[in-house]
Amino acid sequence: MNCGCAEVVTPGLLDLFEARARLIEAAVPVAGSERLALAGATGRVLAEDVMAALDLPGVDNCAMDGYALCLADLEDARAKDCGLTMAQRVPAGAGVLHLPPGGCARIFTGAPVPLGADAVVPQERTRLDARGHVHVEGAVSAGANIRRRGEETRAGERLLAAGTRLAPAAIALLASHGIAEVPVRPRLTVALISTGDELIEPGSPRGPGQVYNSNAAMLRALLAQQQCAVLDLGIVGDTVPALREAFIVARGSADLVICTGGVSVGEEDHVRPVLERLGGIAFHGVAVKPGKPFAFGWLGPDAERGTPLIGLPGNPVASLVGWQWLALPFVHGRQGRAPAPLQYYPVVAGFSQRGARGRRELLRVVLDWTGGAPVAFLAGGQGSHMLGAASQAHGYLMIEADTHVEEGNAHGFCPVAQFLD
Ligand SMILES: Nc1nc2c(c(=O)[nH]1)N[C@H]1C(S)=C(S)[C@@H](COP(=O)(O)OP(=O)(O)OC[C@H]3O[C@@H](n4cnc5c(N)ncnc54)[C@H](O)[C@@H]3O)O[C@H]1N2
Ligand code: MOO
Repeated sequence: MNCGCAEVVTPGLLDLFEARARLIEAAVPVAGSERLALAGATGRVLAEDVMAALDLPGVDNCAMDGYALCLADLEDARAKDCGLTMAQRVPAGAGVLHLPPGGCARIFTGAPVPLGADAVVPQERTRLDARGHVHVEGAVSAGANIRRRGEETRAGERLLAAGTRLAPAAIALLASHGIAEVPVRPRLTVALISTGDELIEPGSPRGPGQVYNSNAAMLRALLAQQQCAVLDLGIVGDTVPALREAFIVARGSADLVICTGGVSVGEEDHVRPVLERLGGIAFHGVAVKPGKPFAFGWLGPDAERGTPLIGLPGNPVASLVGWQWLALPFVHGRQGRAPAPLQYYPVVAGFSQRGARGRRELLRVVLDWTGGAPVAFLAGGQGSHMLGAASQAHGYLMIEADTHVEEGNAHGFCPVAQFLD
């Protein structure tokens, strides 16, 4: 399967990983922070380290429903074959009690272990005699089933580092320390511009030659996933004045401008010339298929003082690849997140296909695990306008430039899941 277009080798394309590194390098975190209640902080990025104010657990507490006892008393009771008297009952939420000598405590998971007890025995390993005394089966070691005060975290330790994205487990960790509010980076405002005279928004009937604007729908969803505020400037016609006006509005109101389409080489493609006039270009053209005409530059006097602009290709899958592989690490950098290395591991191809000339190809594939080890198969048509395969794919099989795919050979597989958080 291929996209049906003749292969054109474009000179001067930037290597994909070099382009990614340059975007990461250029991403200056937005200044400032705000305090948010935990309930509204999911997905946001911590602006400062968060330190533990308390030990966790707060007291020695038990990990099983059972009996807390003193090992010396147990040894004594076994020698006399009389069992331990049940001296107290300790539910979760009780205070820290003292265990009376010679007795044991009925205790429940999470309850504070009484002072004087040095082990907890699960109830399944005990037997009560007619007098209600507790007999223990098997060996018991000191400290068994006791979760020690501070064994997870000590007061003063760092819980989470600045730059951490607050996933649900991180939110739970903060809550477990009694923290109700956190300092987070401000939301990034991203201006979105869809260029193309052929574009119409979904919901209205399609005329001849018209194309529904799927890129804006996709990018709005992707930006929302990243907790960005989206300033959608809508569809802009393929003229220099229209694009110029949209760029001027965008540059004054956003931390980043993303436009799609019009970034290739035809005379209807105005992104590059307008960008050159209103700012500058850091690079244009990346050796990747799909995604080649990716552009990165700025609107304003120079890269330092200007508003960064990312020009994604119009072809929908090229746009998605440009976002996932290049724009996303830039957005993370502006949000103050630490750059995450790209994850890929070798997976065998279950198909053969000619390689792309002069650029890496990112094939949209699904993994078949029925043989025990994963084998990659094409997820569907690989044209850079074909969203079906992209919507089904488990990941990308990364084929080096000018390399044919032979069934049974391994290539780097990049799971799409890594682009979702
Ligand atoms: N002579 C050459 N032609 C092309 C080259 C080249 O090197 N030499 N590169 C090709 C590659 S690769 C790509 S990718 C496309 C990208 O071109 P543009 O970024 O300029 O995009 P457009 O020409 O505006 O549109 C391309 C295609 O995508 C559709 N499109 C555009 N915007 C949207 C949108 N918002 N939602 C859905 N679909 C969209 C548009 O209708 C076109 O079909 O250029 C090749 N050409
Ligand atoms: O083929 Mo173009 O590389 O981006 O879709």
